[in-house]
Amino acid sequence: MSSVLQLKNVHKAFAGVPALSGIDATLADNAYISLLGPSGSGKTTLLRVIAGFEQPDGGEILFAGKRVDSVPPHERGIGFVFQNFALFPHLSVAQNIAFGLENRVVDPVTDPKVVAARVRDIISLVGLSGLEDRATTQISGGQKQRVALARTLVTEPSMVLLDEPLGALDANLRMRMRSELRTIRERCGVTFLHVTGSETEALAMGDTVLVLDRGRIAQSTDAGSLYSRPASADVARFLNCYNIFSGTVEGEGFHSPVGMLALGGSRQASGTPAYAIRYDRVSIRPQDAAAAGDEVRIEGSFVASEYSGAAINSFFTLDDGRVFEVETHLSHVAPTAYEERGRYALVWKREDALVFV
Ligand SMILES: Nc1ncnc2c1ncn2[C@@H]1O[C@H](COP(=O)(O)OP(=O)(O)OP(=O)(O)O)[C@@H](O)[C@H]1O
Repeated sequence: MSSVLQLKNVHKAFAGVPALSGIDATLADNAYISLLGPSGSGKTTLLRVIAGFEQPDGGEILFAGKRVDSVPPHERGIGFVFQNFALFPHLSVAQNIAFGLENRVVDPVTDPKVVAARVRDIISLVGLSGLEDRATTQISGGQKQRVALARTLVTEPSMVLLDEPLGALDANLRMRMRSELRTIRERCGVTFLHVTGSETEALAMGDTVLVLDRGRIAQSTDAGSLYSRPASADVARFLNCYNIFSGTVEGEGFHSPVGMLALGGSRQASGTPAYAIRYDRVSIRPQDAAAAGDEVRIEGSFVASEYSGAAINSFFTLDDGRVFEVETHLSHVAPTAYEERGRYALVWKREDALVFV
C-alpha cells in the first residue's frame, strides 16, 4: 500500500509544554484514518501541523514523498474541514462551494463554465443536488457539513483533514453522517484523516485508527485489532469497553485490589502492569455458582442496568468500591432482572483477559 503522508519524530511545544512529543506515523493513500485521543492529547495540534497552520519545533513531514515543512498551507494540497463548518452566511450553497475554487492561490479557476461544472459534480457527489441556490442559513446541520466538505473537495486536495467533523451534529445525524462520509471518501479516493474523541466513531469509521496519548501515538492499527488487542491499559481505557485493574503479576496470578486473578493466555509488554477484561466477556451468575478451572470469578453487588437496544450494560460495585461493568448482548440471551444490591458471581475465561506487564 502506498503512503500519502509520513511523520517522522514530529515535536511541538507551547511555552515549553509539549503538545506533540515525537510523532512517527505513515498514513496510507486512499484510506479512512481515525485519529482518536482524549481531550488535550494533541489531536488538533497534529492536524494543524500537518496542514501547515502551525510550525513543528522538530521532525519531518513528508507529503507524497516530499518534505513540506516549509511549504505554506495553501500550497500543500491538503483540505481542512472545521468543526463549526465556517461557511459564508451571505453566500448560497453553490457560491460557498465555488468560492474555494475561484479564490485558491495556486491555479484559481476563473472560467464560470468550468466553475459551474465542477460545483455541479461535487454537489452531486456529496448529495446536495436541488439545494444549490439555498442560503447556508436555511439548510440543516447535516447539509452544512456536506457544504463544508464539498467546499474542500472541489479544490481536489490529495488529502482531507477533518477536525471533529460530526461534533456539531445531533446524535441521530451523527450516526447517519458516519456512513455518508465513508461513502463520499470512497467515491473521491483521497485519504481522510478524521479527528474524534469518540471511540465508537473512531472504530466505526477508520480503516486504520491512530490513538494519540499525551502527544504520542500509543497505537496504530485496524479497528478490529484495536478493540480486541489494545497495546496498553491506557489505550484500553480510552476504548471504554474494558474493566481495568492495576496490580502486579505474581507467578500464575495477577495481584489486584480485589484479590488474586488467575492468569491464562498471553502477556503483553507495555511498561505499566494492568489486567483488563472486556465488558462483553463477563457472565453474571448466582452467587453460589462455582467457576470452572479455566475461569476467573469475583463477586460484586448489583447497582443498575442500562438498556441500549441490542445490549444491556449492568453495573456492579466490587469490594474495593470500584464499579465493574458487564455488557450482555441480547441476541445471545433474554434480559435478566437482577436484585438491587444482590451479590452475584462475575465470571470470565482466564484466556479472555489482557495482561499488561
Ligand atoms: N495555541 C496554543 N497555545 C498554548 N497551548 C496550546 C495551544 N494549542 C494547544 N495547546 C495545548 O496543547 C495541548 C494539546 O492540545 P490540542 O488542542 O491539540 O488537544 P486535542 O487532543 O485536540 O484536545 P480536544 O479534544 O480537547 O480539542 C493541550 O495541552 C493544549 O492546552
